[in-house]
Amino acid sequence: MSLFKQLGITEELMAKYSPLSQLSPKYLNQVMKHSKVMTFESGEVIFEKIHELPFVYYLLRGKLNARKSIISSSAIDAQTPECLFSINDKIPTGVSVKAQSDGHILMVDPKFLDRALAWSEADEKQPAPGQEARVKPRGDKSTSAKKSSTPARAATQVNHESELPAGEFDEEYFDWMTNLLEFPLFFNLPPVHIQTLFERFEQVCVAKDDVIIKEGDEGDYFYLLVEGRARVEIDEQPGKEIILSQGAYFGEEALVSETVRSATIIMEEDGVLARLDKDSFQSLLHDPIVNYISEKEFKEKLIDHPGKVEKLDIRSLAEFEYTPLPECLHIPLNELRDKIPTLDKSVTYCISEEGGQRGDIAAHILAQNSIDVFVIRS
Ligand SMILES: Nc1ncnc2c1ncn2[C@@H]1O[C@@H]2COP(=O)(O)O[C@H]2[C@H]1O
Repeated sequence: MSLFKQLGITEELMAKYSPLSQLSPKYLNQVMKHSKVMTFESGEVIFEKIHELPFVYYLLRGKLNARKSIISSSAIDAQTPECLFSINDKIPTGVSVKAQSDGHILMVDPKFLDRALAWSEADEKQPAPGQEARVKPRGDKSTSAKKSSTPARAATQVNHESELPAGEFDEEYFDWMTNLLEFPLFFNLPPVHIQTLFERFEQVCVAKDDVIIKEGDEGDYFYLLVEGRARVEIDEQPGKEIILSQGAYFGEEALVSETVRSATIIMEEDGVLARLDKDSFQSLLHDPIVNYISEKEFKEKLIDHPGKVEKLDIRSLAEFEYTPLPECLHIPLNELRDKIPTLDKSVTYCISEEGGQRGDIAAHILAQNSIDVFVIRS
C-alpha cells in the first residue's frame, strides 16, 4: 500500500486545504502526484535554521514547535484551522522546527502548484452561455481564403496541402489581418513586430467537426478564427455552450502558463484559421504584452504617478483573506472578465507577485481590454 493510502492522504482530504481547494479534481490529482510525504517522530528536528523552503508544506497531522531564539517560539498544530493553509509563512528564515508529536507533512512542488492553479483558474472562466468571441471581427465578413477540399480531422492532422505558405495571404485576408491589429491585443506591439507577425501566421483551412485543440494536450499554436465558428468544450463543464466566432482567438492560455490545453476547440462549421507557433507567439505577442516590473519599480511608479497606479491581487478570496496584501485591489482571476467595467482605464494596474503565473493570464485579459498592466516579479 502506498504511503499516501496508509496515511489516508486522499484528494478528498486535500481539497479542504487552501489554495488546493480551488483546483478541480483532475488538477488536484496531478498536484498530488507531484507531491511527497514527510513523516516525523516526536522530538525530531525537521528544519534546522532554514533559509529557503523548497516546497509548500501542509501539516496534516501532529504538532510542531518553530523556534526563533531561546525565548521566542510558536506552536504549529495540525488540528487548528490555520493549518488548512500551508505552514511556510510560520517558518521564516533562520527558524528551527522540532516535532512535538508524531505526524506527517505533505510537501507540494510550488512551481507545479502555481501552474495547476493558473490552469484550473483558466478552466473556470465561465462566460454566459452562447457567449461570443472575445475579439469581434471588423471589416468584410467574406474572405477568399482557399478552402480545404479534404476535411482536417485534428489539429495535428490538418490538411497541410490547404495551407498557404507563411506570409502568402490574399489581399482580402490581409485587410482582415490589418483590421485585427486595431484590437487591443495588438496595441502594445512594437511596429517592427507587425510585419513579422504577418509573415509568421500560417493560414489553415478546416472543416466542420475538426478538433483543433484537445484538452490536456501540450500547447503548440495560438489561433485566430479567420472564418467560421468554433465550440469550446471543457471537461469540467459538460453541457456548457461557449461559441467562438469569426475574429476570436484561442489557444493562448497553455502558451502563457506553460501548461496543457484547458479546453477542447471543435469547428462548428467549415472555416479558416491563422495560427502562430509557440515561439513566435512568445516573442511577438506574449513578451510585448506582458511586461514585468520589480517591486521597487512599482513603488517608484506609485510615487511618480499618484492616484494613477494600483496594485491588483488576482488570487482567490481564501488566499487573499489568509494573507491580505495592504493597499491592494483584490479581484480573483475567475471574476476578472466580469469586473473589467469597474476598472479605471486611466489607471495602470500592477499585478502582485503572489498570484504567480495566474498573473500572466490576468495581464492578457487586461491588455485585451485596453488596460495598462504590469506584472510584478522579483
Ligand atoms: N471559458 C472559455 N471561454 C472562451 N475560450 C476559452 C475558455 N476556456 C478556454 N478557452 C480557450 O480554449 C483554449 C484551449 O487551449 P488553451 O488552454 O491554450 O487556451 C484556451 C482558451 O483560448
